[in-house]
Amino acid sequence: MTTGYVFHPEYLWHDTGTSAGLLPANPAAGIPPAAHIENPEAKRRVHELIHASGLLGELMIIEPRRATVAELLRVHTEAHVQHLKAQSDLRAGGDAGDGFSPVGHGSYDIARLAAGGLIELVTAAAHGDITNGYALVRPPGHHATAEAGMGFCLFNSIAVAARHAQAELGLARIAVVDFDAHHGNGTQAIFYDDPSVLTISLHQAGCFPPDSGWTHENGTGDGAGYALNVPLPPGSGHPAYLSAMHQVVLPALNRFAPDLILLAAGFDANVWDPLARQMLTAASYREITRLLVDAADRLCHGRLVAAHEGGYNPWYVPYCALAFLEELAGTTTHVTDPLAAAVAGYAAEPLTPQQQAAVGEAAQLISRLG
Ligand SMILES: O=C(CCC1CCCC1)NO
Ligand SMILES: [Zn+2]
Repeated sequence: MTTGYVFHPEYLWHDTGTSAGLLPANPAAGIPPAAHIENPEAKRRVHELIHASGLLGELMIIEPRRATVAELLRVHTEAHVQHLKAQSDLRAGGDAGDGFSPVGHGSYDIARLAAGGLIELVTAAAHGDITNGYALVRPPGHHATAEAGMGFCLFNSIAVAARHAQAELGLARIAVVDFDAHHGNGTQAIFYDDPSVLTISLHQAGCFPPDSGWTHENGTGDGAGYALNVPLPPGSGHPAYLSAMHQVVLPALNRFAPDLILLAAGFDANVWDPLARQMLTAASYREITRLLVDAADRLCHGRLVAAHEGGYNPWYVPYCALAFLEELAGTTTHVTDPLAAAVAGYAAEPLTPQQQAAVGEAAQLISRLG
């Protein structure tokens, strides 16, 4: 079993500028400049820990390349591609569309490298060079729709890789599982009427985008039944997410029988993330990943390919990502979560009626999967 790994220093050069964390700085409005919350630090530290733990030596390095415009256009409109290039060509950069999504000078080519890196990882899996893989990429992608970037996302790398897998690699049925704390609205919208791609998102209810990710969003037309959402209340931790895995994600994957599982691996549902209020720990990510690896082994020759999405706490995300990657690679390192004791009591909350309702509503929709 071989796990592929994609990383490139350019991912750390995507410049999100100074913007008081989320919003563009505007001193006159009392918004002072500060490092944007989607900055290189957390992901740099993930890479460093993968290296310092010795895990890097057990992975197969897959070199990224820039996605071609033709590959991007399988998902995105020409207007969006051109908009991002124009913003990226500006000396001071610009925004991808929603005012939250900085485009640094040169970010167009870096976003192409993120999408192309995932394409190369999926290709390696399809060719059997690797069993599964993880692309530690920036910028993130799961909020980007065909027409626009949003939520820090420029191109939807997972959607571009899914379409590549279908067009070039003979992988017809693609499942996308998204455990980022925020709704994978872009990925869902791109495939909303398409039964060849099942999208499943577990996220904090009403967090971002505030108006999407509800259970009733279940696909349309030929795609009816092929979008599943589990909007979990704030404070949801290990019990709720594992219930969603066992009651929704695994049964849906079994029924859909994908040729490839793509994972939008955001780590911002961690107990100490600034942009959400969920309570997963490194141990939670390990257990969730174990279940996904087993499902991929059972259903699609182990083909599970992940793209890093959100995750903003620079001192905890690395341990969550390392636990995930150890499980993906089927190994352990000498590094254990140094904060495990500090959160040991956090996951004690048993399942609440609200959490059970969210899981139950989604579970009822699985029968609509063809
Ligand atoms: O991590 C993210 C980004 C969420 C933020 C985008 C604007 C406010 C919340 N999405 O997965
Ligand atoms: Zn997120």
